[in-house]
Amino acid sequence: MQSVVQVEPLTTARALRGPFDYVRPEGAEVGSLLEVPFGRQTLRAVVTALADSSPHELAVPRRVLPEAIPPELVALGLWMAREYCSTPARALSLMLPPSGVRAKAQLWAEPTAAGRDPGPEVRLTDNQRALLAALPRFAGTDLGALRRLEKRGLVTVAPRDRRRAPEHVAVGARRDPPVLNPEQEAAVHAIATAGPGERLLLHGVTGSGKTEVYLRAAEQTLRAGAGVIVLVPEIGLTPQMIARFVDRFGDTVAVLHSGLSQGERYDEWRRLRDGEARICVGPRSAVLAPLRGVGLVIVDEEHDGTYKHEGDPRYDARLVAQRRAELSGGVLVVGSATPRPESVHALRRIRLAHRADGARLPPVQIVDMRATAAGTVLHRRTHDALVDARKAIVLLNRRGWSNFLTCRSCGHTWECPQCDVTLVLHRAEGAMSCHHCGHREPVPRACPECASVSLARHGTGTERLEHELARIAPVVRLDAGVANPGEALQRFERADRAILVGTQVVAKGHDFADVDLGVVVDADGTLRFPDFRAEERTFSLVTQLAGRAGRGGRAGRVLVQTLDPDAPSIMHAVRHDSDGFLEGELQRRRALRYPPFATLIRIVCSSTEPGAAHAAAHAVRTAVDAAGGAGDGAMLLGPAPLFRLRGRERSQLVIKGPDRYAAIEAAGVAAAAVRAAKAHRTANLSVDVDPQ
Ligand SMILES: Nc1ncnc2c1ncn2[C@@H]1O[C@H](COP(=O)(O)OP(=O)(O)OP(=O)(O)O)[C@@H](O)[C@H]1O
Ligand SMILES: [Zn+2]
Repeated sequence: MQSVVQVEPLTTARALRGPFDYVRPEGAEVGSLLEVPFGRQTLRAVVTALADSSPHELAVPRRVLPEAIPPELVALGLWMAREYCSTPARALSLMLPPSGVRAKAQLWAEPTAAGRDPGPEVRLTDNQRALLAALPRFAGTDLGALRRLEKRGLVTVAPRDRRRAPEHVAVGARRDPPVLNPEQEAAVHAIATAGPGERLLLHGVTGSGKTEVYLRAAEQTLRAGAGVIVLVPEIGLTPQMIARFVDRFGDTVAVLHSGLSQGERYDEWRRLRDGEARICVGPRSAVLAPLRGVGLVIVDEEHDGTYKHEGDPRYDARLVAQRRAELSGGVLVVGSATPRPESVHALRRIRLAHRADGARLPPVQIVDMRATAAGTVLHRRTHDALVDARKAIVLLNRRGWSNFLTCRSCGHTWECPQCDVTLVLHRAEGAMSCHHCGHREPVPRACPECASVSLARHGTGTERLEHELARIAPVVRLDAGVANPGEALQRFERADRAILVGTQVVAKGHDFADVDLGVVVDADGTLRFPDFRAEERTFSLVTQLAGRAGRGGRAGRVLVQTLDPDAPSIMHAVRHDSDGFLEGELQRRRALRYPPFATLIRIVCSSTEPGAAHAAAHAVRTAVDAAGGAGDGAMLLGPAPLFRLRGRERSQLVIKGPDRYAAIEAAGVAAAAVRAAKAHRTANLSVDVDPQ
């Protein structure tokens, strides 16, 4: 009899790490959530293992709480803690429903045998008869009347959990899904016959019908008695994907997203944990859904940056998805028209080379901006094409009116007081705003240095572009500044003639039937970021935007405005040549030892105290060196200063290591040593394995 539980107390304190032994209470298993005495406090704690005995004197847990998680999530949490240099408590906390919320009990009224269909001899008013006929249901405002019937033995009234999450109702498409084309058929077959823990990449051109493949694969998995997790980039921007799953599977689907109230979230979590719902659709955190026996994990639009979590642990939901599938013997399927070089390198690839409706991919043309006057936003050709178009999507990856303001007399620029970046002008709001910390101030009338009122605006963002486009056709803008993206998308979908303008969100997986023009403004803008993913991002952005045009039977075309028409990422995107792009990109990465040929770990130190961030980063470097490095062939880059953010100086050290586990181990040990050192107590350290 295993009479001891080992637990991880759920605390954010890094130093406080389990496992700690307690007496095993009745009903406690691996995954149980307990309340345990801990010093003078009471903490919640997750059982991570059972044991026969313990060398310690054991305390008795106070309670077993109802929010147990499946054992496979315990294993996943412990793995995440190691993989991302975090703590078991922080990782396990992510798997629990919101704390402080309980199932919501309400009074449920049911007829007794006597109350079911009472004969005419039973004296009842018409109202009472109507009330009885409507049972069973929650009591609500009729409680008084029901209680009177209860006294007469016709009704029972008792508390019952009431679901707050909305019911998912299947409509329409469930009855007649499309007949799969041979490519889709082959993809579904490949998934169905994949072995436990196998990892597949569904590389299908835009509009090739990947969603239908996911739906069929999910159906097979459910039939085999296993559960399904479907990850999507951002719920607000991918309503179609959710709609298609709900439409096909109804209330078997639970949707987890940030728009739910705490109570709704709790209820969806419970439905998954208790096996009432067998498919979970949601953003990255849905990879931690409490389903048992997951047979299939799908990651749609796997190239999307939102799969990386920015809290602690800084997990990558794509890697966690892979681990999750492995732990339960399920299959991982990631899909994209523009997969990451990492996935192409590591996963078995299935291709969908054609659009599902048989249409061709739209022709893409370069519009060379080198000869146009500086400050021109739209080339004449682009302008004319927009005039001719019925529905167009225009992508510009910069928000606001203009990027920055300068004084024409003295050259003063407006910067954020908290961060070393310029403030962006948002004209409609009459504000200058920092896109890093959210600082806002009114638009200046005059220069604070020289009092000149001659101010120059530089650069163009989506707000100014919207203004220009409004002369051509009705405009819908979509970017992070728009309050309700779902509503904006609907407005565009319903319009007869319109231009959708916005940042990268306009390129995300939308399936509009009648877009006949796509435009990328400043396509090389993303290439100017000093980041090894700049090429990948640029290729993906142009290809994804191009993919929104010419769907649903209407011919479409795409124009790409750029100052750098010879950049390989742009040239390959123009030719729809993802193989060529991926091949070149993997060669480049191999030569420069970037992922997937090495693991990157970014350690960022920050402090409000001058010099402290750099000193801490330097100390991390010294600690790694002193411990013999970060594995064979590893390189340390930095410390290098980063721009000041939210009033904190920052300095970063990058570890580039071919031996992943040696690099992670070295980073974890060095960061722990520096965190513990008194000399660096004002510095904050964040360790980011596989930075986005
Ligand atoms: N076998 C089929 N026959 C006809 N139409 C289909 C078939 N499969 C899918 N479709 C339709 O093709 C369209 C594109 O499918 P879907 O949105 O799944 O593309 P996708 O591969 O996800 O593209 P993207 O990468 O651009 O998001 C949808 O409207 C879908 O209903
Ligand atoms: Zn700022």
